Amino acid sequence: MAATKENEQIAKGDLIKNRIEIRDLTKNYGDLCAVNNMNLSVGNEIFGILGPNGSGKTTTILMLTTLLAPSLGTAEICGYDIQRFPRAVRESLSYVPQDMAVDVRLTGRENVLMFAELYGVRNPAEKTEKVLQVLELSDRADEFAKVYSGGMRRRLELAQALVHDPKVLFLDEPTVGLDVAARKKIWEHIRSLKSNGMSIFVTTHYMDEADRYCDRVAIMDKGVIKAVDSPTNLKALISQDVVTISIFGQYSPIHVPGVKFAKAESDELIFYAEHGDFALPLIKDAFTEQGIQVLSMSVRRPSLDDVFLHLVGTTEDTSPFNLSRFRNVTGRRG
Ligand SMILES: Nc1ncnc2c1ncn2[C@@H]1O[C@H](COP(=O)(O)OP(=O)(O)OP(=O)(O)O)[C@@H](O)[C@H]1O
Repeated sequence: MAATKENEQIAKGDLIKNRIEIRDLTKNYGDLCAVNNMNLSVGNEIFGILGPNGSGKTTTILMLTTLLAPSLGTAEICGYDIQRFPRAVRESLSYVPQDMAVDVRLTGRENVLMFAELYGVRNPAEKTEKVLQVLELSDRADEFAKVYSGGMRRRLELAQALVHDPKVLFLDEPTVGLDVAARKKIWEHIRSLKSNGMSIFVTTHYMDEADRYCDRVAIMDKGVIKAVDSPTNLKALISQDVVTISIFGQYSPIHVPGVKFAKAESDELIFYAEHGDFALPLIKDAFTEQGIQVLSMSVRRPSLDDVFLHLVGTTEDTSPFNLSRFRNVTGRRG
C-alpha cells in the first residue's frame, strides 16, 4: 500500500479511537458456518455476546483479535482493518481468554512487568505499579501468584491486559468460576474501564450479569446474531408475564386462554401469560381439576434468560469434540 494511503488509515485510527466495526464477517470450518455474515458496530460501552455452546462467540473474538483469518468479510478495530493492519489492531486491543497465562511461579508484579516489557511499554515499572493499583493488587503485588485467590488471579490477568493502554478489551467469560463477591468486583473494574473510555466486548453465560452490567447484548445462535439491544429493550420483546408454578403429581398439559407453556425446570413449570395475575387462579384450577396439588405459584416480569429461551430455545452444540482445536484455543498441550 502506498505510504499516503497507510498514513490516511493511521490518521483514521487516531480518530476512531475505540470502535469495533464488523462487516459481513464470516468463518467457515469446512461445511460448518461458525460465524455467518455478522454485522455489528460497538463503541464505548460494555457489549455482551450471549449464546449457547458452539454458537460462534469464541470464533468471532479470535477473528477480531487477528488470531484467526475470516473466510469472508472483515472488521475494523479503532479504524484499522483486521486483515490489512493486524499489528496496529493488536496494539489497540487486549484479549483476556478464559485460560490466560499467569505464571504462578512469579509474583503479581513480575507477571505484569513481563507483559509491559513484551509490549514495549515506556516506563514499564511505573506502568506496572499503576495498573496494579487500579486493580487493587498493590498490597499483594510481591507475593507469588500461586497464593492468589481466583478473583485476584482474574484481576492480575486484567492488569496484564491493561498494561499497554488498550482502547478495546475482549473478555471471554471474565467471571466464570468466581464467587459472588469476586464476580461483582470484576464487573466494577470493567465498568470503570468503560467510564475511562474503553470499549468492552465480553462473552458470558451468566444472564443476570449481562442484564445488570452490559449496555447492549447480542444474542447469537448457530453463527447468527438473533437480536442486539439493551437488556431492557430485549426483555420488552416478551410482552407476557412469566408464571412459575410448582406442583405435586403427574400432570397432563393444561389449556387456559392467553397462557402458553414455556418449559419445565426441575420441579417447576413455567408459563407465559398475557396477564399473569389474572391467569394464576385459572392455571391453579386447571391443575386442581386433574387432581394435581399446586404447591406454589408466582408471577414475574421476563428476565434475559426468558428472552434467550424465546430466541434460541434449549439447543445444544452437537458437533463432535475437536481435540486439536481445543488445544489451539486453550493453549493446552499433551
Ligand atoms: N478449529 C475448528 N475446526 C472445526 N470446527 C470448529 C473449530 N473451531 C470451532 N469450531 C466449531 O465452530 C462452532 C463455533 O464454535 P465456537 O468455539 O466459536 O463457539 P462458542 O460460542 O465460543 O462456544 P463455547 O460457549 O462453548 O465457548 C462450533 O460448532 C465448533 O465445534
